[in-house]
Amino acid sequence: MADPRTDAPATDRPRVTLHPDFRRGTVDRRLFGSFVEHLGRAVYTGVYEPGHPTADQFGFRKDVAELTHELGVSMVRYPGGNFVSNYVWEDAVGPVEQRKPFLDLAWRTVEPNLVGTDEFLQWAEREGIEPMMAVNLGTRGVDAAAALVEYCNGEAGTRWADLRIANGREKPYGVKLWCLGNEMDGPWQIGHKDAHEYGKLAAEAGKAMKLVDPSISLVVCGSSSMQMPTFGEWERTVLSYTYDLVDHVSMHAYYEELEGDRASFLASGTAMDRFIDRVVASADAVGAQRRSDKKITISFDEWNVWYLQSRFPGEQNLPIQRDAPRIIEDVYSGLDAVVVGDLLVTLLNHADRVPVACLAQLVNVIAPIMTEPGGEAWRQPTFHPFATTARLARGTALDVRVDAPSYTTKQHGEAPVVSAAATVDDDGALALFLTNRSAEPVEVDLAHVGASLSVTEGWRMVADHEPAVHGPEHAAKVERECWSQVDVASDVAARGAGSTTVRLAPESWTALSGTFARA
Ligand SMILES: O=[N+]([O-])c1ccc(O[C@@H]2O[C@@H](CO)[C@H](O)[C@H]2O)cc1
Repeated sequence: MADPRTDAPATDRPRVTLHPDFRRGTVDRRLFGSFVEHLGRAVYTGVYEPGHPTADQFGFRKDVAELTHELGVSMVRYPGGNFVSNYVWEDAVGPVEQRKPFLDLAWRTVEPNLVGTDEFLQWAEREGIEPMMAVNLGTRGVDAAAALVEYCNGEAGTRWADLRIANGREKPYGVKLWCLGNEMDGPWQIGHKDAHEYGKLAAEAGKAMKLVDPSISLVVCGSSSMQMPTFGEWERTVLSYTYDLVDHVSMHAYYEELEGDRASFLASGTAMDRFIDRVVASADAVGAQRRSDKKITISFDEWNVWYLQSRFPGEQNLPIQRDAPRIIEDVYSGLDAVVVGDLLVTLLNHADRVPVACLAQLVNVIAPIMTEPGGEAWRQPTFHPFATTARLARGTALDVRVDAPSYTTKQHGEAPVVSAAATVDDDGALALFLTNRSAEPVEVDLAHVGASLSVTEGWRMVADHEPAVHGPEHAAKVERECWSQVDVASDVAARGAGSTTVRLAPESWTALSGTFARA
């Protein structure tokens, strides 16, 4: 392999060391969450489309539900996103014919309120997906948040629980995970607040919500991105108000290729890694000052590739629209899919502090699943690394050591050429995920002293150089050209006890499965 910095042949190959006793933490299934927001066509003509040939009796598309299962999604966050910060949930429960449309200011779209809390929670329940709900702390506050928890989780005999029962749902939904608003640090957010205003409100709303149902877990808003001017200080201040109350602090991050800078884009996983380390440090600093033994963990409840800076005009420039407009329907390439795979590598490597994550979003809006109204549903290239990681990553994430040359990127500083994550379950089933960020093929030495390793199956995504084009035909073409099964016999070779080599294609993401056991 050539050294990407000097073009000189490298003397040392990247080495990935695995040991069955070096463990990071349990892989929480909620790491494979996603997100459905009332935005564009995520709900209407996305998950929900009465009259569609595959619609169930409730109007939800079965083709989308089936792809959601194939994707391996464990949990779905709802109803926003920016949308939640001006949402009046009470307007979207009860008889549908009595519900009034409202003008959602977040996306400047007329929301028909045909799908609301009950429709979403019952869809999630039918599909066996855990719901994650967000409350509006933008235009509303303690009262509406506590009422919504009571509506969802309360037993018969009080106002809001009885309203749910009157609306046809006897049994409480038992929603366990709740977001205290969304991106409240962002000036674009309806009802945006400074860290003190938000911290106090989140603490009071969270307190009331837990008084309604002490069994719930709470997510307090962290920064909308690491680039926010208030990053760090926001986390410190907000957690100083909420440390003892909340379980998780949220993180959001979107990555994109800017000005053809592939090298930086391919290093997005490194940027995510540093972002997580910094939020963990910020949270632990608050805990240390309080002499607290409690550890706040992270809900990475929005992450993906999103061409936010280069393709999104900004919500303020959107015209007011109705009837599920096409907003932020990013089309993805093989390159984008490699980056999504690599972001999952980063998440797995933080399994000890990141139990919850949501790929933003699920359908049509920056999504792995696309649909046509009345037509088909298909997989974007980013579908494959997510589905494969959700399927193979089981049990415990190992503390994988990567020794690899690094390269310098314009956006993210130094990044190792290779990234790796591994999981092993109680039966010794191994999953290994490797990204080659360089434009050259790379041979990786897998060192597994004291343990035997065998690889039985593998999948690979390679980056392409073509612009992505909307539609199922192009997605199928990318799938044919970029996504393939690894030829294990030729690309993986045992080199005696404790050593195996794996050949990685240029700019690629690879998932291998097999077994790993003490020798
Ligand atoms: O960095 N920004 O400029 C920026 C702007 C909007 C933004 O919105 C987030 O992403 C939207 C789409 O998932 C969600 O509704 C919201 O929570 C997230 C980041």
